[in-house]
Amino acid sequence: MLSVDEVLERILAQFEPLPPQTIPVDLALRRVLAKPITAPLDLPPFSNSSVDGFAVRSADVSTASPEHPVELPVVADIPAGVSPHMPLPANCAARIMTGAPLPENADAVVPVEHTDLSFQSAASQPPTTVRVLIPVRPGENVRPAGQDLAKGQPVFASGHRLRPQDLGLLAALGISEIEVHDQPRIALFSSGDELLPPSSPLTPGKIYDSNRLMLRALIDQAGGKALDLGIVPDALDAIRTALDTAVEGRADLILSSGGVSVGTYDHVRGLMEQEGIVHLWRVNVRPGKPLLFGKYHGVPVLGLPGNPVSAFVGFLVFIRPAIYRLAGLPSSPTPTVKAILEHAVESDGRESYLRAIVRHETGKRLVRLAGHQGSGNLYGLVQANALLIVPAGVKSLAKGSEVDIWPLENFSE
Ligand SMILES: Nc1nc2c(c(=O)[nH]1)N[C@H]1C(S)=C(S)[C@@H](COP(=O)(O)OP(=O)(O)OC[C@H]3O[C@@H](n4cnc5c(N)ncnc54)[C@H](O)[C@@H]3O)O[C@H]1N2
Ligand code: MOO
Repeated sequence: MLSVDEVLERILAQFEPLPPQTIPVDLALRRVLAKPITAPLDLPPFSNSSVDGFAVRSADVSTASPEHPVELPVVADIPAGVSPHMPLPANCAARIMTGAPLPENADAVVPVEHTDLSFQSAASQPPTTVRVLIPVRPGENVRPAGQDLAKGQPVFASGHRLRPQDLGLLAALGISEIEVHDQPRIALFSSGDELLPPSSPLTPGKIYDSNRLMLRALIDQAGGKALDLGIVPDALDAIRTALDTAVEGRADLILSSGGVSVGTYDHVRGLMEQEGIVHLWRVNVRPGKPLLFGKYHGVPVLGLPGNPVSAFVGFLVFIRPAIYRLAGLPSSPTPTVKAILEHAVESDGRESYLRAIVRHETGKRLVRLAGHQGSGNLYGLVQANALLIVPAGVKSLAKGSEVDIWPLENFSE
């Protein structure tokens, strides 16, 4: 049977990064840059105060102390958002607020707490004089222009996926539109006559469709856009209609769950064999063995097994890397972390991704299995904070062995 690495390589060979498009930064969360970005301006754009206080020439207040304060006339008031209209004369002070531009010739700011005016009300008129109680060093409480970023400095490489803090920085740089790769469109359906949406009453023999909601969320997290085609019954016509709808909807990838094993009603595989192309079927992985990969009318189709944990693991191992490739992210293996096994673990020789709980004790990262490992049982997955990887060919791991784990979303160091 094909190995995980072989299958992943064969899947990825069929995907290319999507072409670039220009979009407003407001819509750019999780999108991947198609071009590098350099700073079009200094950040901060001008020297400004990091405190509320009095801008001074530091030399003028070098002798200040609580016993012998230095008294200076206050010749200007500089709130944030204005441009100071004159240079600071010698032996004078300007009242200044956090973020306001430093007047020319001032080189430091005395915080209001270090003056005799520390208990002023916020809205008060500027005082005529201020007594400085503590000296300031040159540059103290000043954020010079370009301290954070200098104009022309590289900020993001192409292939970078934008996070909330990145959007903040782009906005700070006055960048309102950027070039990103097109967002991967992933058509998604659940296959099976037994499936009901969670909004309907449960009737005998039926179960709720858990995979679609879970996979939609995983697609979203991976940076794709899901085209949800709903629950598709176990009938060739219905599956054909779903695949046709996905092709018409310009899906970059069609993702299904269920109907890919050896059952009489496993029609997703049946239809792909008759009317599509099957590149590969079945992987030496647990859970998730009956994965199917093929093409329907030129569109890649990835059929995940129906068991919910198989679908989840299959998504992380095979589908997420394909979405990342489409989205324009550079390929890199999912990062693993080492941990010490708290008890012996048996395996069946397939490359296994077992639900596990990692905890820390006396400086060691320890891992044990979470709940029941049946691939239909989602609760163990909900309790898990990591997947424990048992390599292919390994039938048992002894207590105390060092193992690789994949942290899940709720993993914390
Ligand atoms: N004789 C064999 N039987 C099975 C084999 C095998 O090699 N020989 N493989 C098993 C493995 S491993 C898996 S995994 C499953 C995968 O089967 P399918 O992909 O064909 O999936 P279904 O048969 O449609 O469903 C399996 C299971 O999952 C439930 N299911 C399906 N869809 C959903 C959904 N959207 N939400 C929640 N649960 C779902 C379904 O009711 C079944 O219980 O095949 C084994 N059998
Ligand atoms: O591969 Mo199945 O996913 O072992 O349950």
